[in-house]
Amino acid sequence: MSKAAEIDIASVSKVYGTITAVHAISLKIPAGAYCCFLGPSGCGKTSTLRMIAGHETISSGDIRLGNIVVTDFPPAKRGTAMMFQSYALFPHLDLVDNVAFSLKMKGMNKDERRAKALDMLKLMQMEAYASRRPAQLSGGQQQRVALARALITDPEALLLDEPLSALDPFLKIRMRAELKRLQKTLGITFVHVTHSQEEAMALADVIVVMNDGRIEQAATPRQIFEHPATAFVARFMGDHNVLSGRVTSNEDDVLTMTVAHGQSFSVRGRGRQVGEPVDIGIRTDRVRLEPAADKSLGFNGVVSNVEYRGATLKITIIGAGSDDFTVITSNDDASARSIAIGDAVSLSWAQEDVILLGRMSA
Ligand SMILES: Nc1ncnc2c1ncn2[C@@H]1O[C@H](COP(=O)(O)OP(=O)(O)OP(=O)(O)O)[C@@H](O)[C@H]1O
Repeated sequence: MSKAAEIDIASVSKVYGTITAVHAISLKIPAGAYCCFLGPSGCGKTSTLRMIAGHETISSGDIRLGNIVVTDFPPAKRGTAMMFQSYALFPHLDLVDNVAFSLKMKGMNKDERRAKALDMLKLMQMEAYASRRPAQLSGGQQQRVALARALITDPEALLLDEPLSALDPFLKIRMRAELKRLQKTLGITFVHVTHSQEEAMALADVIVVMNDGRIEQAATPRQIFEHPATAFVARFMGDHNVLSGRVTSNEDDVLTMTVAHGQSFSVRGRGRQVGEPVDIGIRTDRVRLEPAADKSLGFNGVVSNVEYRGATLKITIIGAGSDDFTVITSNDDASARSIAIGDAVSLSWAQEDVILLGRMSA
């Protein structure tokens, strides 16, 4: 296998007619990293992946793979390989010929390319199926063949567009583990597009959260979850409450914000102007069901829903201008277990658990 390459995306945009799908994004994906592009439908993640692959032209900006600017290179000359969502296997060819196809295009002789294809099928633990056609395989097996076919070109980076979306939930989790193991074994850069937070958290060294053609945050899963940069990231990753209001004071590193119906909350942070809009995040598992000693670190609300989730309870509360403020608490907590819809509850949290969220500039 060849060495992994850093992918450097420098101020890259994608314009389709009147639609700007990707707005001058810049990002360096370290060599050998497992990178997941994550975001809602239409945020520009597939366009970005296809521009890295060379399947889509770059409207402006440059993409570099290792030291080489590949912006104007055709896909086969970039040192990348792409695995498509549909796997795109040839139905009339057996697995060996499917995997060997790109080597045939390169003019490699039959014995040599079939030997290489068989080696690749072995790596995927698919050699026992070598003479079958794709239709005679399960979804997970087809995916392994598609991976073998992408990897036979010895790429520096493997690009995967929603690779797990066609699989059932059990197989999805198994293949997820296999992808991660394969990436560690090969040591090459993987770039994987997904709309699943769970998938990105499980796989990625670096998660790139996209929204509306822009990068909201690019960081490790832990950083993204524990320190979401923006209200969008906090909401999209889930397990965070976001309260929105306006700054009423910002002194000595503590900012006070007031939500629409008048309640005030404090958060550590500086550099915001009085009157400007602001969002704070509070993790759902850090909210306590007890009155706040400091009124700016909690509120009183009314329970609108209680969900039993096995080890935990999910309690939804109306208050502080929110109608779905969420508390996740242990189901071992007897007082939490007695909470019912319609109950008045007092909530509180520690100052260190409040996150001052940023806003993207358009
Ligand atoms: N060939 C095209 N022509 C015109 N507009 C396009 C084209 N491809 C994508 N778009 C638009 O560009 C935007 C970004 O699309 P893209 O496929 O990159 O998003 P995505 O985040 O991958 O979404 P999904 O998860 O639904 O695949 C969308 O508004 C989409 O409608």
